[in-house]
Amino acid sequence: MVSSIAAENTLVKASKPLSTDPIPQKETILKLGTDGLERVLEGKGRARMVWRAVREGLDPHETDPASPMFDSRITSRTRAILQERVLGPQWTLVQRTSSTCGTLKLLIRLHDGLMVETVVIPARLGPRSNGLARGMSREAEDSLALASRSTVCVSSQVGCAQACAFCLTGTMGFVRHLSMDEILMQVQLALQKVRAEGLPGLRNVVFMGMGEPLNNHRAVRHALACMTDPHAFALSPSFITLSTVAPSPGHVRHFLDMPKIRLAWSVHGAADGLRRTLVPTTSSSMVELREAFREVMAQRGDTYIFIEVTLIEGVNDSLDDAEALVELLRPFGRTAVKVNLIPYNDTGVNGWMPSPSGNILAFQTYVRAHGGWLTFARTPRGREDSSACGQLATGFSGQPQEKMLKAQALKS
Ligand SMILES: C[S@@+](CC[C@H](N)C(=O)[O-])C[C@H]1O[C@@H](n2cnc3c(N)ncnc32)[C@H](O)[C@@H]1O
Ligand code: SF4
Repeated sequence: MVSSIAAENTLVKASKPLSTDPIPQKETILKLGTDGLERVLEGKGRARMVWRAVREGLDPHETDPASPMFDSRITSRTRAILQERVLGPQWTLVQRTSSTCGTLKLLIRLHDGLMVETVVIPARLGPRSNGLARGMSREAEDSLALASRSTVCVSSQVGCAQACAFCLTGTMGFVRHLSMDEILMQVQLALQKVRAEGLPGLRNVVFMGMGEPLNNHRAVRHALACMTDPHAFALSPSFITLSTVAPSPGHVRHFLDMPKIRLAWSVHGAADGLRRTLVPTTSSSMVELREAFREVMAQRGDTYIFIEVTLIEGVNDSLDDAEALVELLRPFGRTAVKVNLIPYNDTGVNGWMPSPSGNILAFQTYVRAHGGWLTFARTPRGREDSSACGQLATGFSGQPQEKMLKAQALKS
């Protein structure tokens, strides 16, 4: 008996090299995260070294010591394992455009040829450029600008199913979800750009690029976990904002499975009829959506929510619209709301125009006086290179903004 067990053991040992274990699939650093990379590199120290390079805007895959992206602290052994077992970037930066106000728009080709856009918004250093942001004193605003850092506006989908009437991404329809690493790749590229171009350090992430993040909540949740992992991107959840149009109360409840990032609700029209004109895919009432947010905030312990309203002249910028907004938001309470009024960026649809500053000021004054909330009129940035909110769209041919350019040509 003993000898037969010994014989079996010998057989097991002898058969080991012939193991039929599947060869582990190569993944990118971003997909592996901290634990996965640690396993693949067989060492916590190696994995931490690689992630530090990512955080500092260096490229761990760069092998040319003369390249500014090369990290000399990564050992040759780690570099060799990376080359052998870790998939390199599966995307290409095909275009970088900038506007005079400093925003950078990055057009990125994904592995299947589809394109996505990401915007890097450096802190605005210096005095404010217009008189609209009157929510705080000049001193407070200027010191905030000096203390603040760059922001990356990330996309979560190619196209979007929500079809908001004023948004260029909405006119593309839904093309596909971005994977977790495709979302993270945008943060990684932003870190690299910030380093290469000497911009203020990256601190803020806003999900305000292409797509509706809550329609892609799984990938977004995994990406958030990696962004906030102290050994990966190490970003603070309190500087990450997820903006959603809130497709349904069920979608809003996905916030319960996410880190404690900041919530932003794109409201646009408080009255159900107006909301359906602007966001035609809305099927729940605004009260139902508001109650879903209140429930989520109570459970997560959120102290405030950002409310976004894109103001279009003659469409949703009257004092009646401001009054409906105040009534909708009142149950949140005196301190739990911060309202951002965003002048519509022309996307060439419906002949709509941005609200004139007088209308915005009147709307802002009304909401402040009757709701008592901090209400900011946001200065659009990146309009000239079409990187402002709602101006992001990529054609299947890879020609950015082709629809907007066509529509604008028709208008003029
Ligand atoms: C492009 S969306 C992406 C995030 C999410 N889908 C949402 O709607 O909140 C980000 C913000 O841009 C705003 N936006 C869209 N189109 C716009 C436009 N043409 N002008 C100004 N803001 C716009 C949206 O209302 C939203 O607040
Ligand atoms: S505003 Fe947001 S939800 Fe609406 S179409 Fe654009 S990306 Fe989608």
